Amino acid sequence: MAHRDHPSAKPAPRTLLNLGNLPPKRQGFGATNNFPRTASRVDPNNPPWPAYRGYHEFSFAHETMGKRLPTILGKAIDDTIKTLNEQSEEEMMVDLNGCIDRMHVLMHDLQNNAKLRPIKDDGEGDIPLWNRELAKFFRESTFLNSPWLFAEAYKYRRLHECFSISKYWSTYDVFFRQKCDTFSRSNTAVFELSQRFAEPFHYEANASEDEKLKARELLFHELTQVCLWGNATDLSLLINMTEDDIKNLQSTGGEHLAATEKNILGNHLDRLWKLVSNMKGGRIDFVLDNAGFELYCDCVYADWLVQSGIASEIHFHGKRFAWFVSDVTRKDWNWLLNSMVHGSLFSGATDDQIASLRQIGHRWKQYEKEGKWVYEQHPFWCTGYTFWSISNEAPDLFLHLSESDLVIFKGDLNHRKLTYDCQTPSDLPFNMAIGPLASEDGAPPVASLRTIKSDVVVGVDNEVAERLDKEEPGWRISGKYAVVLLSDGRKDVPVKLGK
Ligand SMILES: O=P(O)(O)OC[C@H]1O[C@](O)(CO)[C@@H](O)[C@@H]1O
Repeated sequence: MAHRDHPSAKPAPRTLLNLGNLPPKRQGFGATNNFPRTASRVDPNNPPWPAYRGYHEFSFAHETMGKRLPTILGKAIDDTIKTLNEQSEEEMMVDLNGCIDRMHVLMHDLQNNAKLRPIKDDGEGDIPLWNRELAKFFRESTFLNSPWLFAEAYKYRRLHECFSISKYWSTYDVFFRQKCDTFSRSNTAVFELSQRFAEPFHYEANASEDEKLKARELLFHELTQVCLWGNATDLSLLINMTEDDIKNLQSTGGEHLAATEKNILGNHLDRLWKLVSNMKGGRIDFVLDNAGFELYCDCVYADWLVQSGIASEIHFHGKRFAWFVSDVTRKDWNWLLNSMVHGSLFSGATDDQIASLRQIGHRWKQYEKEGKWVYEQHPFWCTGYTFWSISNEAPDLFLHLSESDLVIFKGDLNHRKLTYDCQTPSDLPFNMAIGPLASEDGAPPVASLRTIKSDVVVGVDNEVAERLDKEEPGWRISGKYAVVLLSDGRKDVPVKLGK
């Protein structure tokens, strides 16, 4: 038995050890060195690297949560009031006023940094995904202290709830007017493309096989860029832009494209071509970003991929409801194709321009009828989960994507979701940044076409990022720079779910 009073129980006098062969003492075991977190410690509130959160004044998260989101919500209220003033039926007006009241409550919660409450059951398929995530990871969290990506997505889901629990207005889209307007104001770029691509694609007469291959490669490079820079027009960022600013962003001329290739800071275009040029009648998926002009550019690109024989099936993935202002919904998809064929959007256009738009629109509608183009809207795309969680939270979607030969993710928000939107080193290789979507058995090849509009940057040399941080402090949000990044995936290994 131990005797605490016995002299031998007294602490020993200090013993000095003379140890010359131990490894040197190191520093940096504090919080900042806990990253990247090991996979088992990653969850939506604890990304692999430190998250951007709304209270981080140094980040775009702060500006967005504090200023941009309230402005966007204010405009959504104005839009709804405009609709209210166009109504005549009492029941519908009372019902719409209920939606407006709920938007005011949301504005109050946003501006007072309220806790994130569960989403009300409105019968949508995503409710269990949202409320399970909120309960598991965000029980005491607020708009400002949860990771920016989650808080921002939550705000758009709450906005949807303002309408989805109403009787008459459950599918109302507060951003629809804006989305239509920007496309109608994009006439120059719209016709530039329709007049070039309305006629089916063909090679120069007498071209040799080598010349045909070269022509295809060059066209692929330019059209990939058209598709990439089509993303530069994002309505949520255009609050203060003039029409000329918009036209500059949308310029699709060859010279402009050559100059802008310099601005692709992480550039896997050659690798992408290598993958695509080996496809014959393959399947390509687009995880869409913005409606209107960007969607139109995506379709021009997809049209060529079909005509060139590279793909025989294209799947377009959109959102089930209004999302991050300008994201594509089924209504936006139908609106674009039908307005091109039957609409009268461009009053000053020549007959020739209108005819070119109709011709190209007819072809796209025909692709849809024949099942060459398929529009889809899985509920997972409108959750707060990042794409690291697809195989766990939406195994059906992962399985579906794993059958694709290439999944192209468009835009900034998809890039944030691919990379977990955290403070990664800028030279982190893309396939490491996207985690399971690159490393899981059966993962498809994944490309990100993104103009850089928020803080997270991967796949870019550290020296480049450091120089820009010094010389152009706004480079991470300006949309002037871009990345085209590819992960090869593991399609050769069969998918294993439910491990
Ligand atoms: O339309 P994109 O390219 O996804 O960009 C959306 C913008 O809005 C954000 O979600 C910020 O609110 C960022 O991802 C980006 O700045």
